[in-house]
Amino acid sequence: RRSWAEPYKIKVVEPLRTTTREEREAAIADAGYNTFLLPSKDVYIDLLTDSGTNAMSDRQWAGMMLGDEAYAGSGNYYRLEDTIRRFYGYRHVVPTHQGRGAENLLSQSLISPGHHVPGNMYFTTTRFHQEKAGATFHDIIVDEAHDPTLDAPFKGNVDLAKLAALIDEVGAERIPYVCVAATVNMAGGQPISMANMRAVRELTQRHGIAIYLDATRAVENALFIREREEGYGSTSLADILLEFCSYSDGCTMSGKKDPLTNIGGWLATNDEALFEEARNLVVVYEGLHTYGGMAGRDMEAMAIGITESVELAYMKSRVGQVRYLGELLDQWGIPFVRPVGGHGIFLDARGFYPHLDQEQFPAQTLAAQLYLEAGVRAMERGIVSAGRDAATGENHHPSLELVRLTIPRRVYTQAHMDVVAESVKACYDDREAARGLRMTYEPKYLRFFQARFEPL
Ligand SMILES: CC1=C(O)/C(=C\N=C(/Cc2ccccc2)C(=O)O)C(COP(=O)(O)O)=CN1
Repeated sequence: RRSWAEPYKIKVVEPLRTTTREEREAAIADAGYNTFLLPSKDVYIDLLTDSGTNAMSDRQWAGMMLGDEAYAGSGNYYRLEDTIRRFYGYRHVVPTHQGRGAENLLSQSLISPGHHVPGNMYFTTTRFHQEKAGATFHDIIVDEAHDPTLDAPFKGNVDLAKLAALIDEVGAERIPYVCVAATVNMAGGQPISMANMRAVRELTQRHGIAIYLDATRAVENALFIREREEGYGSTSLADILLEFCSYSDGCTMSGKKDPLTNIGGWLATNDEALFEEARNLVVVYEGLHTYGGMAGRDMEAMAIGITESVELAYMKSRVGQVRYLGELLDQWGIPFVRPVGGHGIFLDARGFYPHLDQEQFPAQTLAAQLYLEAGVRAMERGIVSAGRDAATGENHHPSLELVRLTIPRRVYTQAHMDVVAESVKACYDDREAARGLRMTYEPKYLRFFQARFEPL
């Protein structure tokens, strides 16, 4: 009996449309070889992202009917606030429309020009807001995270020596907070251990430096702690999450991942001064402090989704499905980031296309090839996503040139995973034929969303 069979059955389905190769050739050309620019009607299996693409439960849909759309003081807000307090442990909550809304409030409230913000690998929107507020981002993740072939249990860990060196170099007073991500998206959905989080807390507290968690996939992270960390083998995900968050001063959160909603987010904190500042700023950018850019119905659905996200049988099925896809690809020796992460398989585009320079955009090329092959949409997570150095304007050259097959929660079946695996295999068999791309349009901000390319 497969140990991770889903603890739910399907009640509502949304028809999928398949396309012909000719249709896909026209669609990807119209999209400038950028999967972000494809209309979803031309996509068969959509693995672009796990953000906002998750299936809600019947309880969450029922919650949508309980939307209290009062402008101020919505009952859904108070239920959401209470649920966040209960499961994440923070005292104060500022609702936002999604994660980057919280990142904007946190960065604007705590960062001043000349500051330095260390973090375990960058995330695109997180680093953008830190730099926009005048900070310099420093990657303090363990070196192992930059090696896609290394199978280590907690590749999301912070390298304490790198953090200590930065504190010595710039001084604690110029580090407003350390940004710790759980899991680490750009490293391949890799977890950080409880012991490492505790150690980061001890080091930073010695210098009076705060920690703000990017808790976007912290419940998935909790499953890895339960499975891989001594002493947590029979601890509930809810208890692991609560302890993990207790080693931070607050968190930014995208409700579009772990909490199983299509929109939503929050900034949470135990710091009274930050709470006052962010609660005042939220009305400028997101909406009143009791809705923050969400409808009442969305806040209700997110509160319910939080309670569903910590169920062990659900989380085992969610991560189990990702591992299933990894096992299929493994049988053909296809290169992807080891070990399999929490929310997707990250194909190693350098391993796929060793004959392409990074400036020929191997990951962008592979994402386009996979779409052409079978209408499967993936996301470039390589040099295009890494963008340009804020100071020099030069392209960042990330060690990881990846294509992310991101598995939405409770959406696709095992048969869809089989189709995805076979499509990746077909691309792998044709890998020598790949020619690379040239960028023909480069946006100013977060270029990967809207950049356009042409085949070389
Ligand atoms: C760890 C982490 C995230 O993964 C995250 C969003 N992820 C996304 C959505 C996305 C964002 C930017 C470029 C491409 C795709 C993902 O596809 O992976 C955000 C921002 O949250 P937001 O999208 O709700 O604003 C904060 N932290």
